[in-house]
Amino acid sequence: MADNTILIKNALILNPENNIEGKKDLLIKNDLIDEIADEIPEDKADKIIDATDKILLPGLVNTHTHLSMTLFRGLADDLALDEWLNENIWPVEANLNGYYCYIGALLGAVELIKSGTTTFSDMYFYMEDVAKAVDESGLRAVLSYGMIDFGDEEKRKAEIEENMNLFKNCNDTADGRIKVFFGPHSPYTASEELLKEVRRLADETGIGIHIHVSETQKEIDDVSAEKGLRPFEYLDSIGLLGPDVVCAHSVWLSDREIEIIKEKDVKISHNPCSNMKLASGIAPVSKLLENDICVAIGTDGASSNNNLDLIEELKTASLLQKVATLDPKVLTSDEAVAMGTINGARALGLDDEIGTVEVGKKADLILIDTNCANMVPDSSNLSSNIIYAANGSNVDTTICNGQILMENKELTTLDEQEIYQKAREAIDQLKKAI
Ligand SMILES: C[C@H]1O[C@@H](n2cnc3c(N)ncnc32)[C@H](O)[C@@H]1O
Ligand SMILES: [Zn+2]
Repeated sequence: MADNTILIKNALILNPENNIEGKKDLLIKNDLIDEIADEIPEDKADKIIDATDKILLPGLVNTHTHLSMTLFRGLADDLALDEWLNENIWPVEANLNGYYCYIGALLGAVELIKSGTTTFSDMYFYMEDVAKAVDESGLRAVLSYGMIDFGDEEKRKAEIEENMNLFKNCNDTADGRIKVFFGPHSPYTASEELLKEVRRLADETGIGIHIHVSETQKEIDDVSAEKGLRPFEYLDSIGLLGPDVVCAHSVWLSDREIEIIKEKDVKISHNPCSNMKLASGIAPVSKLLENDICVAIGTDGASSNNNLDLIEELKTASLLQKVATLDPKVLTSDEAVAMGTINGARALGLDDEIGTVEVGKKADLILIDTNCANMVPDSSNLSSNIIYAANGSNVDTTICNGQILMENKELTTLDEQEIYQKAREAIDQLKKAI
């Protein structure tokens, strides 16, 4: 097969680590970044992208999504988690099928590509249908099946089997862009037996674990009443925690729990918009960062956010920490860029492959247009312009695994109008079924 070669000319590079000063040319060969230099001859590539007036950065990494829930955008607003989930979301989810999850995932994929995310970590249902959407979109993903047993032994076996089948059928598919994790939903929906079995299987297979932990005060109260321990203490006591565990939310943490997270090198996926919208609380992110804990970013589903714009999420994360601590120096724009890129890659165990602009890494790259009203004048501090001034609509070009998924704001792999139409039809049908 002939090489796929793309040359990006004149790009200002924003890297979370090892910053590269000045305008550079970058050559992509097949799925990898092959060369970064002051000038690379045009005859080295089949395709040239002029990045004048554009900032190049690693594709963003969204570490906590429920992509198919993009169908439920605006379905149940202004509620706390308990009422939102029990009385609104779970009844609708009872009517889902593989097709709805596929269309919802495609709709989410359009939004991710358009706003600069190239990798996402998803926990949901009908995940083989989500994998199909990932394959077609060209995105990179970590997929987990949301296991819920509520202590029922039959259900537990079926849930574990479902996640194992996802692993067997989808891990390392889509040219290696899909990895599979275990997705025990939370300590209040997954039994101790299920969590212990997940730990055993994770050790056996080497795959990671994606779970919601310590999202609301109610969860702390319920878990404490049942187990006599706070959620992270409980999960530690049953041996679940380790460097391969990504915990979404992690809002309500005692000092002891922060110590446990640090000792066990657990990764945190911070979801500020969802936490604000459901009035769950404010995660102590600046304290976690002070403790050198790996904090990545996630949007949660579009039904509790209500969009998948990771640049907006990073700005929210930064501003929320400043106002929560009354210290404007916490969660700087540089730290936010790291949260959205390399920390996400580390959380998912993909930091050898993605998360920075570096020769030898996968060509997962985005270009952000600075020639627009909210980006002029160009700040001498690129991260400030990206985090505080930009939003997802400033993303001009998205490349994943060396494949262009969007160029000059035009999608190449997905037909967005057709997807919007099918998504509208799907949610209309679903609402009738409720
Ligand atoms: C995988 C399961 O997780 C649910 N889900 C979606 N968002 C949240 C959240 N913020 N907290 C807990 N569960 C959530 C989905 O609705 C699905 O039932
Ligand atoms: Zn969630």
